[in-house]
Amino acid sequence: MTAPVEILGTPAVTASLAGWLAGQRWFAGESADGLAVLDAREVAVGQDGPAALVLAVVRAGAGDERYQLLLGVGPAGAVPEPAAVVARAGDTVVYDALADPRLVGGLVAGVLAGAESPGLRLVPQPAPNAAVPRPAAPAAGGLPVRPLGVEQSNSSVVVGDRYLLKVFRRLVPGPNRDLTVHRGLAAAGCPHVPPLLGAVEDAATGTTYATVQTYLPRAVDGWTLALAAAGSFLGEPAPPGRQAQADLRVAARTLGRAVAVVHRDLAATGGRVALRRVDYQRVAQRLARRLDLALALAPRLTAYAPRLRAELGSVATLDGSPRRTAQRVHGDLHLGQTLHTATGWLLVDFEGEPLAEPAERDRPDSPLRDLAGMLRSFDYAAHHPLTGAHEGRAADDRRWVRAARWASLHQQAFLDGYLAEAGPQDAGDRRLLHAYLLDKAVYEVAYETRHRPGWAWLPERALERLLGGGAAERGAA
Ligand SMILES: Nc1ncnc2c1ncn2[C@@H]1O[C@H](COP(=O)(O)OP(=O)(O)O)[C@@H](O)[C@H]1O
Ligand SMILES: O=P(O)(O)O[C@H]1O[C@H](CO)[C@@H](O[C@H]2O[C@H](CO)[C@@H](O)[C@H](O)[C@H]2O)[C@H](O)[C@H]1O
Repeated sequence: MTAPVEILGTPAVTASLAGWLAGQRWFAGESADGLAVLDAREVAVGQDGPAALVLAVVRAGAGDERYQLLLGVGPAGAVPEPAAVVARAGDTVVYDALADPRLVGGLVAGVLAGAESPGLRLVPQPAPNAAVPRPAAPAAGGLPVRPLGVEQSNSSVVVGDRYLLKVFRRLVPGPNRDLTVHRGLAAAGCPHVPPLLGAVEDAATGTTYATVQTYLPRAVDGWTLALAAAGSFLGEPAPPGRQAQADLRVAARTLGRAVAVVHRDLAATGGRVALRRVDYQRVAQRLARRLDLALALAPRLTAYAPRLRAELGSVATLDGSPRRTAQRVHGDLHLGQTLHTATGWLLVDFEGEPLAEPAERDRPDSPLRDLAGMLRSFDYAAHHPLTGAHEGRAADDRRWVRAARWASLHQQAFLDGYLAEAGPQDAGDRRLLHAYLLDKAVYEVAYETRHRPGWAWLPERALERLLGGGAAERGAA
């Protein structure tokens, strides 16, 4: 039989891989035609079985974009479900390995045990970062596997309701920021991230292919909670099986405290430097560059450009103050990146903004950037129930007023919690926060225009309010 990795290089299989890739949510290109398999290796999954686990790196899309495919290669009888089939080559079938409990369980067990696999490093995390006992390695193939089932840029599967295997799809050479930041926080003993259990890395380049963490089956993400609460405040019926609690201010306050603690722990691992006058000039230049990028993606922003340039440019005139610093931050903080658990809030996904270049994502920044992300997210949750009603409604419609009220109450509670932990703000902090709010709303218009055009109205309305003065965000800030 042809070796599993060689099968991927055959033209018919490559064409099928391209067709499959183009249909995946995490594929950013228009078409995957011309896909090239750059690397493919068999991963040792600990025991013999009918199919091999193959980790392939392919190039596809307009630029030099690289994606990871995790594939099962074996006889037709090995395929766990017909929908998982990606390609056929004679009697051999290539399928999505994430649908195969034996392959996924074997990989997770290999990571937990630090198993050998040529060309790869399966690295267990030295000690879990929370008081959670290290789980026993699963019997390979013994644990059921299911996709996490949320809209994502990567692919996460839940293994036996105990482990979360997160497979990075769009590969950047070298360690992935999600892993390095999570590792730093785990080492610092941060109580506000899920316990990290290990990772799959390239032995030669250090490129991160996947992480394993403890899965928290009873956690609810902050976006789900906030949507239900805002909907209830706006008079909508509760989602099935859920009690509608409109007032989340206590939880918003504890979330603010948790973010402040994560910022403190990030500073403990990566350092913190005071911003000087010259740094503000650089910040203003960076904000202007980000505006240019967003304008190229979303021409609807053009009408706001002159006012935005003036407001963002004014950051350059801020004076240095030892209290305003730059450090490692989350970089893409919003309610969807938070998990509410019985013991408190956790933050996840430290990859940074998907639209930003990798080098840009890792640059030290003001913690106010994360605050702006979260304040914007409360505004999103508040206004989301008005989707479909945003056109042709009078600005003083009662529901719009209530949405703005829900947003500002929760933004204020979040900010109060943050400042109770991190210390109060001065006028300079508030000006910088306002610039980051504008920057985030601009990013969101670009992001939505590209991925969810039906939502672009939401950040655009916020932008109008932020530029016009009496915005909910401004009230809170
Ligand atoms: N350890 C965990 N336990 C339970 N749910 C989690 C865990 N980690 C992440 N999640 C959920 O999975 C979602 C996607 O995870 P994330 O790391 O943000 O993936 P992506 O980078 O693909 O967006 C999160 O929004 C959160 O709701
Ligand atoms: O979670 P990701 O890293 O993929 O982040 C991207 O997608 C987010 C959308 O899921 C986007 O967040 C925007 O929508 C959220 C609601 O779905 C809202 O809570 C955020 O405030 C809003 O910015 C995020 O900006 C983008 O980088």
